[in-house]
Amino acid sequence: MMSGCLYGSIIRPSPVVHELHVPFSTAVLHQELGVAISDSNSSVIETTEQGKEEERVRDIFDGVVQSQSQDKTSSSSTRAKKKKEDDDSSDDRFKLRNGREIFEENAYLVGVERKGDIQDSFGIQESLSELNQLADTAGLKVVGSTYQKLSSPNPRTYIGSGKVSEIKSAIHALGVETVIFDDELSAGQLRNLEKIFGGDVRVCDRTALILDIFNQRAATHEASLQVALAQMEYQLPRLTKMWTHLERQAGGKVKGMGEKQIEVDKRILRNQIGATRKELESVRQHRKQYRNRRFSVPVPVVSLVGYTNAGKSTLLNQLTGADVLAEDKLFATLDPTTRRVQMKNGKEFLLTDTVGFIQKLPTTLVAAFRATLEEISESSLLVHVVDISHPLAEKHIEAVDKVLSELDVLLIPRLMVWNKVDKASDPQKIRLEAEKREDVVCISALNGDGLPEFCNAVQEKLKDSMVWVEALLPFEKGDLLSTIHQVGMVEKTEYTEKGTFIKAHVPLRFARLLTPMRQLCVS
Ligand SMILES: Nc1nc2c(ncn2[C@@H]2O[C@H](COP(=O)(O)OP(=O)(O)OP(=O)(O)O)[C@@H](O)[C@H]2O)c(=O)[nH]1
Ligand SMILES: [Mg+2]
Repeated sequence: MMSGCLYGSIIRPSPVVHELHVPFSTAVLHQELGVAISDSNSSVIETTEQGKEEERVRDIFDGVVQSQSQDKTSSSSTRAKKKKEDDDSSDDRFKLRNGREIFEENAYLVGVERKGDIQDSFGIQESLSELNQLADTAGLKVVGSTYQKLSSPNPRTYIGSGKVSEIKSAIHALGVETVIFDDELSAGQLRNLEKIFGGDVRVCDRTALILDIFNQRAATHEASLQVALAQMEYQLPRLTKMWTHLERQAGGKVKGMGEKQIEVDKRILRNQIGATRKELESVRQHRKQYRNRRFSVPVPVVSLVGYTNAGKSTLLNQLTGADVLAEDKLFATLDPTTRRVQMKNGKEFLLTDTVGFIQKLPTTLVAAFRATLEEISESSLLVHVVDISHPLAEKHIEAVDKVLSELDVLLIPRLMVWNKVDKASDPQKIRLEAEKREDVVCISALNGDGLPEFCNAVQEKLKDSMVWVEALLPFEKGDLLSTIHQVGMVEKTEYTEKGTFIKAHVPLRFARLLTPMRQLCVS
């Protein structure tokens, strides 16, 4: 049972240990630092010298463990007491999230509007409402929120001191357990705010929250490794808290020691990052082989991209009868799924559904998921799915374009799909607007409206990415002829004495297969 899912992302970086529930020990502390995931991973430190060093680190850790465990014991007993009180009043603070039971903590949201922010970026209310959705997805209960307009953030506490006091009062009044900031905070800011808010209150930021959701959602080994990597990288510059704590415990006697230890921790964490990268690489190689096998079939690949919750998985499920989880929560999908779409006219294409995007997407996550997202760069067509019923649809489009440009895929042909037309306040107006634009199709993935038109539009756009071939296929190559009909756009067939003469648009990979027959045709 997990209590306080956010704890996982701020202190325990590895999804591998996320669910472990063992007594607080050195091992756990190591895990909390992201230092060693399991015994098998302790091989990160190999030489005797390094081994000794690890022992030394362990001793120091043990010291901290004792002092921390006292803290933990008192804090967990407070929590337990609190939980009991809550249990007495209501049992419903344990929520099921993705098959895991999560204690629903009371969260308070804080946003900052920077004076001089570009007009067309998300407004503060909009961004906070999205943060609310993220908190809900992570299993938290939002009990309040506030924001402040600032020309520049306070380097110590991000927000001004008046705002800090206001939040402190709200924490007491509303029983807040976690304060979430809408922007990324520095290690110092996180530490200072936690100190000021005191007690059990945890402080985290949007990035930690998103990482935590990814952590909860990761279903495959590759996704788990990617999230672990992103969490460790997020953690690296923030590895300060526990050593200052140690200095405090020792009454300042070990002054300066914290800094040295932070360096040791950072090195061990860097080793762990290196080991995870290696493991990820081997998992990827395996997937790549599988993908190459798939590419030996010349069916064009179409990738669904879009803002999280736009309806990408629902569309894949509708078109292919797949069973990808689609729900009204953010980041339902992390791993790519590819299915074959068979159209009524016998044509086919492969459709890939993948992770959704969001504004302020943590850069560590984009980097960690780059390999998964590479699937996108190998597709013949990108279908940008937009939830057109969403009041911020325009801004979602901009955020998606921004990530696509980071992924360097702007040159791949694109088709825009306005989804959830059924949910829009004026569907007719939306349809008229779409007609005026090029490359926009209106659909409702949920009830299937517009899907035949969508498939036709995909076919038309795929034609743009295909090459024109004229070839003479000998009669014994009848299988090639039927594949051309399946994956290409045939303009003309003519039966001659030597074989079938064909003029068609075909995917590039397939055109290469036809090369000898094209020469035959020329001769
Ligand atoms: N009304 C309506 N709801 C839809 C439509 N398409 C999807 N939804 C709902 O929107 C929610 C999100 O759908 P998903 O398919 O999970 O969205 P996604 O883009 O895959 O989301 P992520 O995996 O989080 O990126 C679900 O509750 C769907 O039932 C639609 O056409 N109309
Ligand atoms: Mg999805």
